[in-house]
Amino acid sequence: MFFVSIASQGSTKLILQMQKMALAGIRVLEIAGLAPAPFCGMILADFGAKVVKVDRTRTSMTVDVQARGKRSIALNLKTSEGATILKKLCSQSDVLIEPFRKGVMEKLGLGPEKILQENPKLIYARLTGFGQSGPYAEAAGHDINYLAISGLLSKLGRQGENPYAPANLLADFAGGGLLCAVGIVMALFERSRSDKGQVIDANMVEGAAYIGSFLWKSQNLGLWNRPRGQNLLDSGAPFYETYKTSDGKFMAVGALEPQFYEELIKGLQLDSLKLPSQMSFSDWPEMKKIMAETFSKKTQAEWCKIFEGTDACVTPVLSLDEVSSHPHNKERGSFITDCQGEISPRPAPLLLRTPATPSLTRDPFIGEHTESVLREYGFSKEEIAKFQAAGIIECNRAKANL
Ligand SMILES: C[C@H](CCC[C@@H](C)[C@H]1CC[C@H]2[C@@H]3[C@H](O)C[C@@H]4C[C@H](O)CC[C@]4(C)[C@H]3C[C@H](O)[C@]12C)C(=O)SCCNC(=O)CCNC(=O)[C@H](O)C(C)(C)COP(=O)(O)OP(=O)(O)OC[C@H]1O[C@@H](n2cnc3c(N)ncnc32)[C@H](O)[C@@H]1OP(=O)(O)O
Repeated sequence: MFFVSIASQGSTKLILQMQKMALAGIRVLEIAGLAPAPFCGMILADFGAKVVKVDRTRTSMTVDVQARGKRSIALNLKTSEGATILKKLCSQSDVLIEPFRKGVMEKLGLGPEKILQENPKLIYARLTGFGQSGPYAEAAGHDINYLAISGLLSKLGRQGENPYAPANLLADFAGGGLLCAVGIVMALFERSRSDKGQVIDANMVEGAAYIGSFLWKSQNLGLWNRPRGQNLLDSGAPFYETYKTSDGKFMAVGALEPQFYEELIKGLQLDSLKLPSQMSFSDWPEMKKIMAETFSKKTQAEWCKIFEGTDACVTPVLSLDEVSSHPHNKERGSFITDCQGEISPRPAPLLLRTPATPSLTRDPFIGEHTESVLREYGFSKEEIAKFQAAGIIECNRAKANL
């Protein structure tokens, strides 16, 4: 983001000042992976880091939808020259993110011992499912498996139904990509004192479990001691639920505290004297029926009008198409539109003095920046031509010009 400031000291001077984002100047290498590592890299890029994605060669189509603000190089790491190129990139970078299961980087000769020897200041972030040790370390897996081993999955789902994974949000993105980014930022902060890098063993089992700390820590409060789907916050309580409206949409109700619950009952025009007390567990199923019946009688818009300006903790369940035009989100600019008209969430949190300024241009093609990145890291034109001829790298300039 550029600011123009005008200083008058006899004559008017125009000073173009580049605003520094939080991670400006940090150089990140992200080896292309499935979902969590790309998210981690995107967070760093959104907040100003220069992120280079290391893609495979001979891959024309990318399924990476989280390449915002990154550059892409296509490099065959299975050749010794390719591995040497990566080592040289690492020697001039601050962070490496690798998304493979245990042992893959070592097989390529790119394990942390070797890489950190050459650049002891590097933050070497390993983002796996099961971590770098333990019987599952080398096993394949996906979000649902990590969530299962973390213990969280056993708690998720409605009464009488099988455990249910909420898309791949919890392990892949919250426990994986996001916590890996937090680890990287903490390691960078620590490096500013010690002048030393370190290895990060970020993994989705422990990450998801950590995200769920509240579940463990709140067990003594009696919040989770009933079977799945019958507790206060897991769809057991009638006042913490979603309800269908007459137009097939939904309202979300989160009226936990008694004073907010009272407002909910008022808005629903129910007679509190004829209802059981809020915390009568045995009456919850019946209360749910009453509330479901009541919500089904009006449209979502009608309920929004009724609850607007109240503390009943009742909100519409918005679709992805609706969120950016909702008055609250609209006023705050919570969603951004890129140059291709695609809407996505604005990076969070909002750092008020140095906010993230996400790229609004299209994502890179695979290998679009191979040449420019390698030049930037000190490779000569001749070396690049040689690597290209040998199939060690790919420079996809033609596509870049489309
Ligand atoms: C639930 C989510 C996953 C959501 C992702 C989905 C969106 C996509 C998953 C499958 C996709 C579909 C599929 O690909 C088929 C179609 C393809 C088409 O092009 C598009 C449509 C598709 C239908 C496509 C659509 C979608 O994209 C999908 C449905 C998750 O949970 S993600 C989290 C996964 N877990 C982790 O990330 C934890 C750590 N990683 C791992 O455990 C493993 O990486 C993993 C994920 C189990 C994959 O195992 P895999 O054996 O494939 O890989 P690795 O063991 O890690 O080894 C990688 C090998 O590749 C070599 N290599 C890597 N880079 C290079 C390079 N630049 N040059 C040369 N070689 C390279 C590396 O050396 C390894 O080689 P070896 O095997 O010989 O050691």
